[in-house]
Amino acid sequence: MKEKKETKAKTDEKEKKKKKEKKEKKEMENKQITSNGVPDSAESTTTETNEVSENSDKSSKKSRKEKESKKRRVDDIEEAATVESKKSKKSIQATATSRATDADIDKFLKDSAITISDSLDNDLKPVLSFEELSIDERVLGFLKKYPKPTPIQSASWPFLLAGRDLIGVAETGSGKTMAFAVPAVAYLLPTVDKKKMKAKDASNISVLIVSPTRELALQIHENLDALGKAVNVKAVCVYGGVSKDDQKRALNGANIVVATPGRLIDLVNDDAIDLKKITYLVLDEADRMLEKGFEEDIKRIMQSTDAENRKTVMFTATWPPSVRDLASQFLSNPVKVMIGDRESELKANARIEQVVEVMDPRQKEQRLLQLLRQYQSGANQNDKILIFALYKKEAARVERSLQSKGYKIVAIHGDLSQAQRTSALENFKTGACKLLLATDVAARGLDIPAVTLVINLTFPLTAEDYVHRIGRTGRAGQSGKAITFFTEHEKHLSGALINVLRSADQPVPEELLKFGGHTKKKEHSVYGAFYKNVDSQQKAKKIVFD
Ligand SMILES: Nc1ncnc2c1ncn2[C@@H]1O[C@H](COP(=O)(O)OP(=O)(O)OP(=O)(O)O)[C@@H](O)[C@H]1O
Repeated sequence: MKEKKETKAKTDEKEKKKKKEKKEKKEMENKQITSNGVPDSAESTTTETNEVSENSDKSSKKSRKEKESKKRRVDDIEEAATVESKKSKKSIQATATSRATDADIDKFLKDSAITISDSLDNDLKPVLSFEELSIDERVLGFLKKYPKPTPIQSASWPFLLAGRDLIGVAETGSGKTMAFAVPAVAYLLPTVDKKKMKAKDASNISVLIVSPTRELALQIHENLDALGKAVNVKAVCVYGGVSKDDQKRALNGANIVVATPGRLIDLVNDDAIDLKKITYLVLDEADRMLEKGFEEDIKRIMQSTDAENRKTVMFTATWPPSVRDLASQFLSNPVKVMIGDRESELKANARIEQVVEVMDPRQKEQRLLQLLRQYQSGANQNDKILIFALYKKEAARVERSLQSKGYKIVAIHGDLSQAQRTSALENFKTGACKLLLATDVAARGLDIPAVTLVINLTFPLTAEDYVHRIGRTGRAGQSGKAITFFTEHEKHLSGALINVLRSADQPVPEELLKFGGHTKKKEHSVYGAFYKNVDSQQKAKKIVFD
């Protein structure tokens, strides 16, 4: 009993600390945004602090009095923060409580290579089965199609359902969408159950999921729509390239918005959507969202929400150091759940066989034709193959060239209309067309059933993009294969590629080693930078997936 009280006091203390830090972070976030030209809503707090410090120069008596009064004020704020934090947990109508023994948990953490880092030391254990979730029966019914939670779901649900901010890093195809979708619905259930919603406006939106591409936004929406329908929650997708009016109408009565950043900001500017009530915000493909091309948009979006009431969650398969500082500005005491062995290392899904062919750039198209003949014949003739090009012009040219040789192929790249992109993806997903040619717009997140082979015709700009591209195969416990053409034009990335291959126990071709083991810094105005030294002594280590 005494022990319980102490734990409770410790938890209250941590909650106070957490709230205080969140307040400071919000001030920082607002300051940061102000310096970028967006209005500052934290001005009054800053002025107040300045006044206190000026007054401290006056007589010691007065100073003591003020210190006491300030302390009282801080205590009051902390007291309120604790109550508020409890309120916020109360509004999540679900918990995830592990029932496994300590020994089983330890084994699970070790076997699945899970690392949980939590500055608040909450020590919430992973749930090993769906039965350990105390959540609406309809959600459990929805999850029945899966045998058990994947490691990222097991480890992150207890924290997310306890109302914590979280960074989740797990390999491609490991079920991260459901890892954030189930808690999203749990955040909404109390509102929906009380039937307090007004049907005719967009004031119910309290969950926001931001994705870097239209196709991925649509896919996340599809998942949330299916789950949401089971519990009477409405999810809407807003993205560029299609009519704004239809989307504005769809926002009426919505609870969840899945969005690409540009269109979301557009709708906020049009007053079609108010983000102040967002309580649960997810950045999917978080490292991409925090890179240069999206950084300003994300700051704008964060600033449109109420940071005090916002739980912020980030998921990704790659977490380069270059985005971590920016991420920390939006998160409050986040728990970090990492699946895989080493924090610093870029990891590919270990069930993907990776083949790298070093060649002269002029050999690429000939070799592609050979591979297509090989992989689309006999037993393999129904294989779905995804080919990645780097630039849209290259994609268009290769698409035309393959069509002229009689191949049935569809494409996704930035020069195509949204309707063409959507129809191409649909044809590839259903298997109506077995070849898809894409730029990196399709590299992240897309969950296309039964892609057996990924061919990298031209290596991407970063090793992270390579990991995401090949991750379109070998999903949800399946195996897959990736064949990558590597030429001297990409030699500055050889070191990073060698590390990825080694860390997944894959062979490193001699010709690749000849490019040397050092990765030079490569900057790109949109894609950001990647920098890594290769340790040639580094031993390959297998990634264990449940
Ligand atoms: N518990 C589970 N058991 C088995 N399969 C699952 C489970 N949860 C999700 N899946 C399936 O796993 C596949 C991959 O999931 P998802 O698309 O969420 O991966 P991801 O980790 O987000 O990948 P990426 O990093 O490429 O975005 C999906 O088809 C999904 O339906």
